[in-house]
Amino acid sequence: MTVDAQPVAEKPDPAEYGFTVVPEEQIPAELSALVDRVRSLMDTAAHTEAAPEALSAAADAVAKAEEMLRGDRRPIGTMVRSTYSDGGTEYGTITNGVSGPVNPLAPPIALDKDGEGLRADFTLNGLYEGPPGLVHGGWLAAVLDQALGSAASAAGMPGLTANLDVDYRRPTPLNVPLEVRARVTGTERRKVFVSGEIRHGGEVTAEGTAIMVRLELPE
Ligand SMILES: CCCCC/C=C\C/C=C\C/C=C\C/C=C\CCCC(=O)SCCNC(=O)CCNC(=O)[C@H](O)C(C)(C)COP(=O)(O)OP(=O)(O)OC[C@H]1O[C@@H](n2cnc3c(N)ncnc32)[C@H](O)[C@@H]1OP(=O)(O)O
Repeated sequence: MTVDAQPVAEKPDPAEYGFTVVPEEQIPAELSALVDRVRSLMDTAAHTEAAPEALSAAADAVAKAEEMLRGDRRPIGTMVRSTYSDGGTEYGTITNGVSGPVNPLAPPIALDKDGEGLRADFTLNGLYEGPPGLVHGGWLAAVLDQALGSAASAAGMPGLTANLDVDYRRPTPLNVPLEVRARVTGTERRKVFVSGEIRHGGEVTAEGTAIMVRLELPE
């Protein structure tokens, strides 16, 4: 007998499988401020045309800052527990490349429940550039992958992406408000079918579908 993927009332707590889980509200405000500062630094470094002496001095200052932080390193695989506005719990890696709250590389994108699924407002700056003035298609795929995977998880069916299809409908500009939406469209055994879109000014610039395969957890 096969059984279609069904939402679970209670998501598996990664702590029960040996993962370290940090409640999002326990991330120190000082760490969040540092991560924001580094994000800004990356954008500045990527675009600066400062003189060589200023560049060298800045590199030294950054090296000193890095030295101050190097000692205590959080292990890879650490997870964060967050709460949707409807009170639902979500887990993800704390350094997730799209939505990890302590990852300076992540835009970041904070998805929340909205009607049929999840949505978020976000902006991608010049760090995510592909064609001139436009967002790199790989980053749009990453944003969709995250939103689609999170939609499955938010519906009580966390899993891994087995397949992701993306259609790029219009160029997506940098530095403008964007919106991503995602929802579950069906299930078949362990497969969870999801779809989603990225919009700018109400127009779809990229859309995608994915198959998430539900995690098989040890009893
Ligand atoms: C341990 C406790 C942790 C608890 C954590 C709790 C929550 C956290 C979990 C999720 C996090 C929440 C939010 C979402 C976050 C992130 C979103 C980004 C997601 C990613 O960034 S994720 C990274 C990229 N992702 C991978 O790294 C996957 C590599 N891959 C594999 O690990 C295997 O490949 C796997 C597991 C996918 C399947 O392997 P498997 O052995 O378990 O299952 P199997 O092969 O039997 O497939 C079962 C059914 O899927 C069909 N199927 C398989 N592959 C297909 C394909 N490509 N196209 C079409 N259908 C496909 C089969 O045809 C069969 O279908 P059918 O039932 O009809 O026969």
